[in-house]
Amino acid sequence: MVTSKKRIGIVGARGHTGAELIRLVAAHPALELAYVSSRELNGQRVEDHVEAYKGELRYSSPAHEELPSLDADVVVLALPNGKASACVEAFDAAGKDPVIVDLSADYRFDNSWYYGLPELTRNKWRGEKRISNPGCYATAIQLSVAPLKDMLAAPPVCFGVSGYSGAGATPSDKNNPEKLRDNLMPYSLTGHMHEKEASRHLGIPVEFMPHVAPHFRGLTVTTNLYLSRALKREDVLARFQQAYAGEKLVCVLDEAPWVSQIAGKHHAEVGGFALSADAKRVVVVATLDNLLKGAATQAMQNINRAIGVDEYTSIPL
Ligand SMILES: NC(=O)C1=CN([C@@H]2O[C@H](COP(=O)(O)OP(=O)(O)OC[C@H]3O[C@@H](n4cnc5c(N)ncnc54)[C@H](OP(=O)(O)O)[C@@H]3O)[C@@H](O)[C@H]2O)C=CC1
Ligand SMILES: CC(=O)N[C@@H](CCC(=O)OP(=O)(O)O)C(=O)O
Repeated sequence: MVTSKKRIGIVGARGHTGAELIRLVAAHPALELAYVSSRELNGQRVEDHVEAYKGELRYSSPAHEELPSLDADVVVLALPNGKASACVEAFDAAGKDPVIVDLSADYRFDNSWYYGLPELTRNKWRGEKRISNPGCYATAIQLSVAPLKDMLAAPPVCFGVSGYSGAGATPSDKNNPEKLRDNLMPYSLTGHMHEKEASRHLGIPVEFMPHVAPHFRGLTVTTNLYLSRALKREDVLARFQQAYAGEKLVCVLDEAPWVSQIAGKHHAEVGGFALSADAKRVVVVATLDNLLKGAATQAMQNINRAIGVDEYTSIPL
């Protein structure tokens, strides 16, 4: 039974992922918001921006050095890439050691941080209080490749298409609805951060070609897996079913999933499993909501484990 709630602070709460986390925290029996920061919304009521939250809390805009004195048990950094370390250093300097979950890419290559993709790394958690939350595409890529990783004859080739909320709330071509209308915008076609991230955590090279599309949320990754020997479709399907048996947030489907059906949902879907005529190439399709399983929901799984409650607490299943 929960006796006292843990206090959670969200740094960078104006963004899309910050707003999703506020919704999850609002429904959480063991967490309460200590602070939510945004320079732009400083002083405004949280309730006026995130309907699910009921209460008097207002956005604030503390300097990095002030964060440790706000005494949260859990701190989520939802800042753009490159901005997390100043906050982490402020906690170190103050001798404070809350659970820190970083949504950016800044610590995904740092072995002293736990990389929290629960369905693949749950068994590696050793009680770390520094948790790096995976990237959205990188999550879909790894879920698509992991069950066949030991059978590959060549690097997986992954074609990704994301809704434009993936590009954050700060204006750019990639979240400009005018430029995206009737369009599919390719970008970072080699060397994308998530190509490096998925390669690092799978332990094999992957190739990834991202695109952004006119829909708001949800992404698709279609992956070509070249096999070292021919497989039957039923064996491929069985491998995926076995790998994700009992996982509440990864659904293995027979059909290829559609992104239109994953928006607003907390789980990932993996399906398709189309085999080439020689049965040595299989195409796997994964979808997930980039703001949920690709960010806030995955963060909530990690936070739940770190505070010692059921991993799925407050996550609608
Ligand atoms: N969007 C997505 O699908 C996913 C995003 N992520 C990662 O999560 C993090 C947050 O993403 P998202 O919510 O989309 O980002 P946004 O760009 O929408 O929001 C970023 C937040 O950071 C604040 N901010 C922006 N610039 C600065 C700055 N220079 N210094 C301090 N604060 C700043 C903004 O608030 P204000 O300017 O008011 O202070 C805002 O609250 C990013 O690292 C992103 O890569 C991870 C997975 C998926
Ligand atoms: C459409 C779009 O721009 N998507 C983002 C991915 C969002 C994400 O997960 O990014 P982080 O690795 O920074 O956390 C991108 O390609 O950079």
